[in-house]
Amino acid sequence: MITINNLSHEFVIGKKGRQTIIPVLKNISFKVEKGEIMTIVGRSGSGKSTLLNLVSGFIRPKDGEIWINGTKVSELNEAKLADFRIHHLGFIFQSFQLIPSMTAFQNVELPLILKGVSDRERKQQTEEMLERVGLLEYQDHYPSELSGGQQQRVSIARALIVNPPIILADEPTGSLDSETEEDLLQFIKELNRDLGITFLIITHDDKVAEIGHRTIELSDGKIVEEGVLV
Ligand SMILES: Nc1ncnc2c1ncn2[C@@H]1O[C@H](COP(=O)(O)OP(=O)(O)OP(=O)(O)O)[C@@H](O)[C@H]1O
Repeated sequence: MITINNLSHEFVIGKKGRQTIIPVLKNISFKVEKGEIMTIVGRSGSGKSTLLNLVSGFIRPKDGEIWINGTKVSELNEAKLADFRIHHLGFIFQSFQLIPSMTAFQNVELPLILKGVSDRERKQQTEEMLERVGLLEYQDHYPSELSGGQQQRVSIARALIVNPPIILADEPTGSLDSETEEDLLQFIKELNRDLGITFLIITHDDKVAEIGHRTIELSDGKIVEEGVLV
């Protein structure tokens, strides 16, 4: 479902003539199978976020290939990437990334507007999704009127609304207390089991890493360990 071949990336910082090259990912290859939860761990600065940004297409790799569902995303132009994301990928971020001036309903509905879904269909699908994440009665609340766990559920509902086969998550429980974290991890497992959604999750939290069917450890931009956890 996701295939990474010989992926390398570096950042160039500083002004012309005094540039420094920072190699961040060094010849990484791995696969994520359909229906799998893959977790990627590693210390701060090991390249986890860079890897997720590359898979998302937010940045382009210096070298190597990224294939998702048979499409070579590392070669798509911006317009095709945007279209690809809306049909194939859902995103969950540590900081939720909800739009503060929109209600829970409007935040979840937004991807359907981008997809061109009709008014009536949008209302029905958005309500169904809010129900699924247990937040229908909070649909008119703004993000600031919701707890951290509820905000993360809104962001998951927004990710799920377009039925993505894959969800990419960046420290999904990083802003949650341990009880809420446990609830969210159970919910991710349910989504994986019941809907077959494939997850690629980066984290430095062992509890999150443990929900992975497999886990990869990055160190200094390289894979140092790849193992089956469950
Ligand atoms: N836009 C950028 N420009 C220059 N250097 C960058 C950029 N983004 C990341 N880096 C560098 O790349 C390295 C890897 O960063 P990355 O954010 O991928 O690590 P990480 O494992 O996700 O860390 P954390 O767990 O702290 O988020 C770091 O040395 C960082 O300073």
